[in-house]
Amino acid sequence: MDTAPENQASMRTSGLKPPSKVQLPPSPSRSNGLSEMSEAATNSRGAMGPPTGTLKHKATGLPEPPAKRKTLQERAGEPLNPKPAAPPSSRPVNHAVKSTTMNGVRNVFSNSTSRMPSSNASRHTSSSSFSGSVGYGSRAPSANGYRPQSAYGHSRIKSHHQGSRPATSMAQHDEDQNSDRKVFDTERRMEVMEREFATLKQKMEGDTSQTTSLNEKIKVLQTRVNELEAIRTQLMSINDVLKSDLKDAKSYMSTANMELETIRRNHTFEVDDLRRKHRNDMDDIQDQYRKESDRTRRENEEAAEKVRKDFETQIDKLLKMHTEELGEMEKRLKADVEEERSRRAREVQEIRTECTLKLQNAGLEADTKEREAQNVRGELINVKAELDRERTLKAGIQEQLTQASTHNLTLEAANKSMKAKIDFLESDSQAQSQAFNDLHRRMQEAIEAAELANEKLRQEETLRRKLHNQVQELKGNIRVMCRVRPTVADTDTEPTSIAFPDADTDSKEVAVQGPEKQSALGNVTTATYSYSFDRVFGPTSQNAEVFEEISQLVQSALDGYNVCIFCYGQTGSGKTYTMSASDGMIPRAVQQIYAEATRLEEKGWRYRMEGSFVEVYNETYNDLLGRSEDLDKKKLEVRHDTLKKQTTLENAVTVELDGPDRVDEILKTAAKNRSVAATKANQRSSRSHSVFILKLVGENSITGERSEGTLNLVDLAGSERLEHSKAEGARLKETQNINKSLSCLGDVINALGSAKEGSHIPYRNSKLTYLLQYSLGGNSKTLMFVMVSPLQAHLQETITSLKFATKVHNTHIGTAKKQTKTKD
Ligand SMILES: Nc1ncnc2c1ncn2[C@@H]1O[C@H](COP(=O)(O)OP(=O)(O)OP(=O)(O)O)[C@@H](O)[C@H]1O
Repeated sequence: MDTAPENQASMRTSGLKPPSKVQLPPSPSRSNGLSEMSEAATNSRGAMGPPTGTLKHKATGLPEPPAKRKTLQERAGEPLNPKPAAPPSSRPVNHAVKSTTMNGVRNVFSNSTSRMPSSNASRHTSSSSFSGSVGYGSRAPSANGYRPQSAYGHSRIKSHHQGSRPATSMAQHDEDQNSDRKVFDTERRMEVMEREFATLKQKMEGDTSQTTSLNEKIKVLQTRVNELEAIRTQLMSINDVLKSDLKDAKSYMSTANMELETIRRNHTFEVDDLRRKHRNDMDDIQDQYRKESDRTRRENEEAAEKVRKDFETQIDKLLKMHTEELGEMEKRLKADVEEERSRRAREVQEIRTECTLKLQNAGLEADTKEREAQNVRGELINVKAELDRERTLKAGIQEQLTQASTHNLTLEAANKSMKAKIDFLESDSQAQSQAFNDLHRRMQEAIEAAELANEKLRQEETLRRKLHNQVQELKGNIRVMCRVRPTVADTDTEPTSIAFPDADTDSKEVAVQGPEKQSALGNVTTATYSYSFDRVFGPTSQNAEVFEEISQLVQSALDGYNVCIFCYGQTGSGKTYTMSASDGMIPRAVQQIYAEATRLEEKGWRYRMEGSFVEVYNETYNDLLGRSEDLDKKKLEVRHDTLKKQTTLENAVTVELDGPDRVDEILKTAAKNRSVAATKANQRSSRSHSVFILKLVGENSITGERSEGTLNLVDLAGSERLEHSKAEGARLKETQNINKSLSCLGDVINALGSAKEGSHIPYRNSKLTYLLQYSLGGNSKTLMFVMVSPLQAHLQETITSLKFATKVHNTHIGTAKKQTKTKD
C-alpha cells in the first residue's frame, strides 16, 4: 500500500490515464508503444507494400550509364559539389526508399510524405520533380513507354524533358549531355539522400531505443497498475469483511448489553443476599469472638499465675545460687587476700633481712676500705716525710722521689676507686630500700583493692537483703505448706487414700479421699477432697527437702525480719518430727544462721544470737530451758516494747548460741523437761504449744547498719476436735485451751488478712498469739505447715486441718496473695 503514491506519481509523470480507462486491445502492436499513431497513418502504412530491399541500385533492362563513371561509393570520399545541398529538413525526401529496411522509420517517413501537397508534381525544379515521384499512387504518366519505371522516378524526369523541348540532332546531343548531367545530379542527390538517410537512421535508432525504454516503463507501470488493482480488490474485500464484522459486533454489543443488564440485576440481588449473610456471619463471629476472648482471658490469667509461680521458684533458686556464689566468692577472695598478704609479708621480711645483711656487709666493706685508705694515707705521710728527708739530704734520690710520687698517685687512684666502691654500695642500699618501698606501696594497693572488693560485697549484701525481702513479699507474707508423714509405726495399719496429682511438676496439690457416705437409698459414695497450697510434701519427703523451702525465711530473720513458722496438725501427724528432730527445722535453722552469720563477718557484720524455748500449756507460759521442777510453777512474763515492736520474756532462760552445737543442748533440755511433765495420760508435747525463739541482732561496724530479727519456730498442740477426743476432766480443759488458742490463732490470721491498717487484731485473746504478736502480721513473714497423718482413723481430723490451712492460705497479709479454691 505504501507504493501507491509512488505509482500515482509515475502515472502523473507519464501522463497516462488509469489502466481501467485505457482499454487497449491485447494486440502486439500495443506493446510497441504506438498508441499515439493516428488512424490515417495506420491506414497509409497498411497500403504500403512489403519491404523492397536495400537502397543499392539494382540491374534492370534499361541502358546503364558509362562504365568510366565512378560509382557513388567510389566517389563517397571525393569532395562534394561546391553547390550546397539543401538542408534535409527543408527538402522533400523519398522516404519510401528507406521503408524497405525499417518499419518504424518507414512509418514516420511515410506519414510525412503522405501529407505532401499534390501541387508539387507540377514543379520544374529537380527537387520538385524528384519529390513528385515520391509517394505511392502519385506516379507521373510515361510518354515513351519503353523506359523502365525505376523506383527513383527516372521516367518522370524523362517525361518532364519531353514535354518542354523539341527533338533535333543538336538538340539530341545536348539532350544527351543534359541527360548525363541529370544522371550525375541525380547521383549527387542520391548521395545527399543517403547521408540524410544515415542521419535519419541514426535518429530513428535513438527514437527506437527511447520507444523501447518507454515501452518497458509502460510495462512496469502496467504491472504496478495490476498490483494496485489487486490490492484495491483485496482492500474492497477486506472492507466488506470489516463491514460485516462491524455489523456482527454491533449485534453482539446489543446482546452483550442486554446480558450485562441481566447480570447487573442478578449481581445486585446477590450482593444484597451476601450483605444480609455477612451481617449474620458478623454477628455470629462477634459472639464467638466474645466467647473466645473470655476463654483466652481466663487461660491467660491461669497462665500468668502459673508463670508467676514458676518465676517465684526460679527466683528462689537464683537467690540461693547467688547466695552460694557470693559465699564462694567471698571465701575465695578472702583466701586470696590472706594468701597475698602473707606472701607480701614474707617477701617484705625477706627483703628487709636481705637489705640489712647487705647494709651490714656494705658497712663492713666500707670500714675495711676506710682502714685501707687510712693505711694508704699513713704510708703517704711516711713517704712524704721520707721525701722531705731525702730532699733536704740529697738531690740524687730524685728518682726515689719520682717513684714515691708514682706510688702516691697509684695509691690515690686506689683510694678513689675505694671511694667509688663505697658510693656504689651506698647507692645499692638505696635501690634496695626503693624496692622495699615499692613493695610496700603495692601491698597497700592490694589492701585497698581488697577493701574496695569488700565494700562492693557489702553493697551487694545490702542489695541482696533488699531483693530477698522483695521476693519473700512477692511470695506472700503468709504461706502455707502441707506435709504428709509416712506410715511408720506398726499401728499404722490402715492408711487412707491420699494422692498428689502434681507431684511431678509443681507439688502444690493434695487430694484426700473422704469417708464413705451412705445415702437415703443406701448407696455408698466417697468424695475426693482436693487442696492446694504453696507446696505439698509427700510421705517420702525428707526434712532437708522441707528445710530448703523455709531456708529463705530463715535468711529473712537474719536480715532483720520477724519470722514465724508453725506446725499445725493433729497428734501424731509429724509436727515434732518436722520441727525438733535432729535434722528438723530448728537444728537446721540454727546451723544455717550460724553459717550465714560467720560468712557475714567478712562483710563487717557481727551477730548476737539468743535462743529461748517456751511452751504455752493451759494458757500459761513455761520455760522449757529452765529447771523441770519449775515447769508449771515459775511464772514467765511476756513484755512488749510497742515502740521498738519487740517482745521479751521475763524470767525465761536465754541461751547464747555461740556455736551450732548449742542448739542440741537446748532441744535436749526442752525434750527432757517435757517428758518429766508428761504423765501416762498426758503426752505433754501433744497438749502444749512449744515456741523456739531465736533472737538475731546484727551490727555492721563498717557500714553502721543494725538489724534485729526474730525467728519463731512453733510446734502447735494437737488439733483434735473435742467431740472426737472424748476428753474429760483435765484432758478436757487441755483440749479446750488448745482449741481456744488455735481458734484465736485463726482469728488473728483472719483479722490480719481482712483488717485495714491500724484496726484491731485480737492478739490478746490467747497466750500464744500474745507471745507472737510482733511476729504475726505487719512486716513479718509467716509460714504454716499443715501436717497430715496418713491413717484412715485420722481422716476426719485430716480434712478439718486441711480446711483450716486452706482458710489461712487464702488470707492476704502485706502484699497481694493469690486466692486458691478448695474443691470439695
Ligand atoms: N516425715 C516423717 N518420717 C518418718 N517418721 C515420721 C515423720 N513424721 C512423723 N514421723 C513419726 O511419726 C510419729 C509421730 O510424729 P510426731 O511425734 O512428730 O507427731 P506430732 O504431731 O508431733 O505429735 P504430738 O502432737 O503428739 O507431738 C513419730 O514416731 C515420728 O517419728
